[in-house]
Amino acid sequence: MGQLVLDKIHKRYGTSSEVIKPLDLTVNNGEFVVVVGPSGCGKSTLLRMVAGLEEISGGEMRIDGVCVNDDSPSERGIGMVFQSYALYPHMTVYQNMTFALEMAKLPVKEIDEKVRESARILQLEHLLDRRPKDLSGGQRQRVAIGRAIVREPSLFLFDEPLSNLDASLRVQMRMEIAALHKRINATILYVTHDQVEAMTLADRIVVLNQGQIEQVGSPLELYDRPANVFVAQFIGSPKMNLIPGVLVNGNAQRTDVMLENRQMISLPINGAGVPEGQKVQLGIRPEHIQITELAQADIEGEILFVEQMGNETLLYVNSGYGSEPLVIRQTERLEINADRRIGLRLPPEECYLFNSDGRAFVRGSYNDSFH
Ligand SMILES: Nc1ncnc2c1ncn2[C@@H]1O[C@H](COP(=O)(O)OP(=O)(O)OP(=O)(O)O)[C@@H](O)[C@H]1O
Repeated sequence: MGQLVLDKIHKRYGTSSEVIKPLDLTVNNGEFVVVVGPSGCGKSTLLRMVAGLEEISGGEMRIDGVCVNDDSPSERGIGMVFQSYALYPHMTVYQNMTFALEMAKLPVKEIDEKVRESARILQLEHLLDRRPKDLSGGQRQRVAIGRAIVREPSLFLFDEPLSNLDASLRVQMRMEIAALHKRINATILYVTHDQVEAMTLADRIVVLNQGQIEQVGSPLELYDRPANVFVAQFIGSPKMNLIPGVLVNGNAQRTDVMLENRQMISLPINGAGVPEGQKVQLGIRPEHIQITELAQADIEGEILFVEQMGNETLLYVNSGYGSEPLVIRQTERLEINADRRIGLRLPPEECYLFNSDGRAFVRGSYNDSFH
């Protein structure tokens, strides 16, 4: 068990405007749901409301069908793991892990069994006598997770648990959390601002922006079919390029867009019923822009700088259109210098289209209508 339902939950601090606007979300039993969004969008507030650490201003929260709005954090039976591991410094790893169970007055033998089993799962058995100061960051984080799992909660909350770790440890802990989820099959609500973490861990991702859900879907759904510009640019790194244009002709099969250099691009996107002359933004991911001869180019630009990543090359190109340089990712080493002019091709089948208020045109399907 461990289904979490948020039913029109909202939150206002004092007399401020709502930091979480009425929000509906169901996290199914055993599901791993990751909430992502920029700093200040309300991720921690949402998690703290679920944990019972922050009062809910309105709406209802249910765990396994039971309203828990008025339950204290301990009554909710939720396991929590935070960015600051919040371990007790004067206690050993073993004592850190037994503490909550002792408070719950479980029999000593049962406590010992549960702690040793959790320590085995998290490979902490050889560290049980150490104090937190004698552990690495990754080991501390594992103890924090261990302390949550000994209580065998059906629902876990993780608030940016890996953000204090260095890059390689983050990758390792990411794999460990994924393996742990498979193993204990708990329901997990996980908050991060790191979209790579979200893409690799989540069954479903919730993209939060200014206290509102922009889109919920599997990682690849969000990557392939973002509902709007915000999601398109938030999911994927480097982010999707945007090039301004004007819609000149739209029907059920194709949408013709004129870029600011008067180049026409005909996209296999349903643009029926969209008024001609509407301003649009053409979106294209860095890996889909092709370098070509100037004569065959859709647009051209000057290379501002080149980043050699070893297995790929990133080019930053000033095309003169849009507010930011275009980013181009080539999955090979390119011997190319800055200050050169290059031609760029925008393969129509890889392009996205967004209308003036940022909503995406339906992509890759001739039957869906504009939304
Ligand atoms: N106790 C508080 N009183 C008033 N406003 C608050 C309080 N806590 C948070 N806020 C405001 O609520 C909004 C959401 O904050 P929250 O910490 O939930 O964002 P976040 O998405 O977790 O950000 P970050 O990624 O930077 O941690 C912010 O505008 C923040 O300033």
